[in-house]
Amino acid sequence: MPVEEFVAGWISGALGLVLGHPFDTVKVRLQTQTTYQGIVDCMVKIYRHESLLGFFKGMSFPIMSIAVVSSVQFGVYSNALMVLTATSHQERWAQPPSYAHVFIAGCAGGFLQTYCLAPFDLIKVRLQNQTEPRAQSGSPPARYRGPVHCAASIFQEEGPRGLFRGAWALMLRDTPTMGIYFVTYEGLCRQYTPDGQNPSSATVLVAGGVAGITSWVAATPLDVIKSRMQMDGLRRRVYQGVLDCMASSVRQEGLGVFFRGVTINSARAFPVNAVTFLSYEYLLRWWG
Ligand SMILES: C[N+](C)(C)CCCC[C@H](N)C(=O)O
Repeated sequence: MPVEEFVAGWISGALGLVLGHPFDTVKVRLQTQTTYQGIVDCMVKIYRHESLLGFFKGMSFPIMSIAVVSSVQFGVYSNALMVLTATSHQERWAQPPSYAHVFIAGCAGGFLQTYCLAPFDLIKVRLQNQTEPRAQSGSPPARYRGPVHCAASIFQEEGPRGLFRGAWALMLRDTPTMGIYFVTYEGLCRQYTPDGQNPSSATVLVAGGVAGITSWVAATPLDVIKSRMQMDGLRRRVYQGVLDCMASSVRQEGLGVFFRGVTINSARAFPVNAVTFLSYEYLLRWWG
């Protein structure tokens, strides 16, 4: 099994993650809290109350877990394609796989990635939603002191299954949209690359960026539900399950609720996924 695919996925995912985290914090807050008027209001408030550090809350765990999450995403995708089409990554531009195979391999990557991602994503969302400024004398302390304390508290207060809160919504979000992600990327690369050649850097950047936006727009409705389920259980349980969370969110806020955070998420998705794919392609070419 080609290990390079996993390592390239890890490095590329980490680069994208750091670049996109400040946008991600704004997105999560807009999806789960009602105190902000919009993107600019949310950014200004975070900066005023929590300084620049506020934007980087909840980043340390994702940085550690990205090794597993991103390498599973790309590694499973690429190895699934190899099984389906009997071509390695290097041969793939010369003998392009069918879009059905790309989609299935993408879904497989998305599905398996969910299991690694769920607990880390939960902790990220809980920490991103803490609005207290960093420990200052006098101000009330935040509920969670950091990622390890957060994980331990969830385990104690909500049980081991509590660590997988929102995992079902996450799986429903990522399985099909990871298929969309890779199909968009492949489709755009082929469109702008002469047959049999490697795509240029500009093509990879644009195709990666657009794949990020397209898949995230499709993923946003379930992303909102996922974030809400993850915050549920912190105080009083409000939602019975995914469907109940959807129904009660729509009842209270209208259909627009499914697109909360979509603008900031798209602004984040372009650079994050452009850089991720560029780094992924270059690392594999370099090692190949
Ligand atoms: C989840 N969904 C399949 C829509 C997009 C996947 C893109 C993954 C990338 N690391 C990012 O954070 O943007």
